Amino acid sequence: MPDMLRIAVPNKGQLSEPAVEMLREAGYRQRKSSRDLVMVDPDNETEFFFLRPKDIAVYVGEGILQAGITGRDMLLDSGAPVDEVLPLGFGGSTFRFAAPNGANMTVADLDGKRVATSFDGLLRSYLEKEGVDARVIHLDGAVESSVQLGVADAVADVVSTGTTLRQAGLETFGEPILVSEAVLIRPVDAGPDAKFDTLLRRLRGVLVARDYVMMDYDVHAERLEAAVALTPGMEGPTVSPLHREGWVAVRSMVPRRDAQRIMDDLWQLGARAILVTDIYACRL
Ligand SMILES: Nc1ncnc2c1ncn2[C@@H]1O[C@H](COP(=O)(O)OP(=O)(O)OP(=O)(O)O)[C@@H](O)[C@H]1O
Ligand SMILES: O=P(O)(O)OC[C@H]1O[C@H](OP(=O)(O)OP(=O)(O)O)[C@H](O)[C@@H]1O
Ligand SMILES: [Mg+2]
Repeated sequence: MPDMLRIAVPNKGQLSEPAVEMLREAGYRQRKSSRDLVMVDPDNETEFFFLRPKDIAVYVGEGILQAGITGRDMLLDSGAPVDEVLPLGFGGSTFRFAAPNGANMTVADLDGKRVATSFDGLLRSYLEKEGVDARVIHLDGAVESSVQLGVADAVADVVSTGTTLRQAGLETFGEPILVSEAVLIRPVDAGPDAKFDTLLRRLRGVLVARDYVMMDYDVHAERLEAAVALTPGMEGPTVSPLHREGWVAVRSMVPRRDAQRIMDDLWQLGARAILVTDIYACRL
């Protein structure tokens, strides 16, 4: 068996499904059951290990596994010697302080108070940086309940929609401690690794295929410069002759979220036969 690339993937929680879906889109074989702990993909010379998201940076930091997908918050909390190589665009959250509604707390007010969290490392280093001497109460989850139950005066927790905080009668205060999302990581001292580079190129390709669409249109050559300014593409658009005097065909990648506006603007400019298609996969 050749040397395998060993990748850590969250086995459950908020990041698990989107991580597995992204790897599937990147052409890797995926596990059959959510109980599988290991999966071998011989075609890609890759082995997947399904681990608790909080443990992933630890395995990768020890150099046992060559790559992993975890949250930026978890990776910084662990203090493990890993590099964030690529943000993956899912699992977005902020890590914030919260206290009872109307308490109007500030970070400085936390001095001498109890703050509950599952992310002790992140919280301690922030408190230290701010010069605040608070007592950190470690809880594994459902941290929002700790204030009501009298275990803490405030929390530092993951906020996504804010629903959980609201339901617990809490409001955020202070600046976000961290803005997080899922990230691809590798050990800090990792040397050259062709299989890792392939994984990275594939994941970048998935991100581009998600965020961009292919736009085709016909335009009179006199308007070409103005049209190209609207659709500059990645490395300049492809311009081909049309079997129609004075007209050209243009093909360019554009951000998906801007596609409708760009189509309107191109139409105003006199472009016609404006088509948008999904990008199935790409390498840039
Ligand atoms: N509601 C959410 N929406 C988006 N991302 C989230 C949400 N909650 C947590 N995350 C992110 O998902 C990652 C993992 O959190 P998750 O809650 O899945 O793990 P966990 O708390 O260790 O597991 P469990 O909840 O099973 O105990 C973190 O990086 C976190 O920022
Ligand atoms: O802002 P919201 O959209 O409400 O999401 C944030 C909540 O989601 C996560 O909890 P999870 O479901 O992972 O439970 P846990 O606290 O047990 O980890 C996180 O820890 C927050 O509690
Ligand atoms: Mg959780």
